[in-house]
Amino acid sequence: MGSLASEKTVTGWAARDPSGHLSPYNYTLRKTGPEDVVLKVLYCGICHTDIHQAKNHLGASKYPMVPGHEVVGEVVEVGPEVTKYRAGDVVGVGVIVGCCRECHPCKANVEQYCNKKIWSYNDVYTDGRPTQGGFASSMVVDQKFVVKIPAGLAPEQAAPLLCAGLTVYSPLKHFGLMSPGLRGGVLGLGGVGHMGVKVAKSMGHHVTVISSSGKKRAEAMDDLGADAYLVSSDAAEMAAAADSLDYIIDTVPVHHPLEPYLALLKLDGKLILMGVINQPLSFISPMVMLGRKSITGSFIGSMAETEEVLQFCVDKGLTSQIEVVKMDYVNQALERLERNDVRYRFVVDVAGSNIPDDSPSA
Ligand SMILES: NC(=O)C1=CN([C@@H]2O[C@H](COP(=O)(O)OP(=O)(O)OC[C@H]3O[C@@H](n4cnc5c(N)ncnc54)[C@H](OP(=O)(O)O)[C@@H]3O)[C@@H](O)[C@H]2O)C=CC1
Ligand SMILES: O=C/C=C/c1ccc(O)c(O)c1
Ligand SMILES: [Zn+2]
Ligand SMILES: [Zn+2]
Repeated sequence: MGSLASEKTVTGWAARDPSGHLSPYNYTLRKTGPEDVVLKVLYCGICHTDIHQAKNHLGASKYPMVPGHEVVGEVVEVGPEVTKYRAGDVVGVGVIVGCCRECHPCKANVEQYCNKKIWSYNDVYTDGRPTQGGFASSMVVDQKFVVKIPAGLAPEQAAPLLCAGLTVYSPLKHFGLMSPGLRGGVLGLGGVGHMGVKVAKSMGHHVTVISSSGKKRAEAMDDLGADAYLVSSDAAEMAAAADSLDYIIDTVPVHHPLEPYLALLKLDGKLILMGVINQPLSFISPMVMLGRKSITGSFIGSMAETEEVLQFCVDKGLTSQIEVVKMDYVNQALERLERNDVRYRFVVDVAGSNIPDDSPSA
């Protein structure tokens, strides 16, 4: 297929200021470059990062901003040098849409750690335009940052895997934590956390959920298959579980103490930070020395791992637990997500929301 003759106008739902309220916003997509894929957005998951960005929690937000980085779409056009995709394919796009291709992380195929990576929104593309995310009728994305959604995975199901699923899969793989029999903890049972339970259970781990309340106990154990459940404020329960876990995936999106969770780790245990927290976290050094424990972090995963986690979920028959909503519900969904009132990921049915678009065949 050839390139688009002209820029096309699309509609996204954008935040205009740190209130984070989204409303319709028109902008143009770049002309299709040789390696670009034009996609009609079908579904887009809502990640807590979308709140951090829309509300300027990190202090670097630029407006208007169309969030959304768990994007599943249908290919409607490809540039002349695109070899991997053709019109009609169902594909996914995640948190990054560009990298330098020359640095050590890029050459090692962990392009998410490139210092020149380009975020799928709230960033500037190589042509100088702002990047805009998946709460929009269409996107244009370089084929390197597009993955095929495998057969057997419904598009709305695939959406949360592109960030939440990937974010838990990547560190478990990288840190050698895929062996059956490991004892894992998931701190914060939200979008990322519920995928943590499901992915870790599929690897054969014994999984303990550590939550801020008892409200999710029954569903964690009965629906998600967790083996144990701790309420973080229950000192007796927490003390009884001391020195029991090989790792904890910490997804809490706000400032919190680390020591209660370091105490749960065994010798050589790892506390893997996922939450985006713009304030210093603290602990006293014996909490890590006496037990050779590690505090580390992890950022999404590579494009190769994105393909892997999608196939892993197909192979294991693993699904995400989602609430599908229309675009005009997005502000209520963001409010509910912020007040911890979703089980466990909102996915916006973008294509079913009648958003205007003049892209080809969109
Ligand atoms: N490192 C990375 O690559 C990635 C990082 N993130 C970040 O991870 C964090 C979690 O994302 P996500 O799973 O989408 O978020 P969710 O809001 O879906 O889940 C967060 C969970 O943390 C717990 N929690 C504890 N305190 C609070 C609080 N004050 N407000 C809200 N939740 C609280 C809740 O679980 P409970 O009820 O069990 O206490 C809640 O469900 C965010 O900071 C996000 O930006 C997301 C994706 C990738
Ligand atoms: O949801 C995915 C993005 C995570 C993220 C991690 C770290 C950071 O500084 C961000 O701005 C986003
Ligand atoms: Zn995310
Ligand atoms: Zn690079």
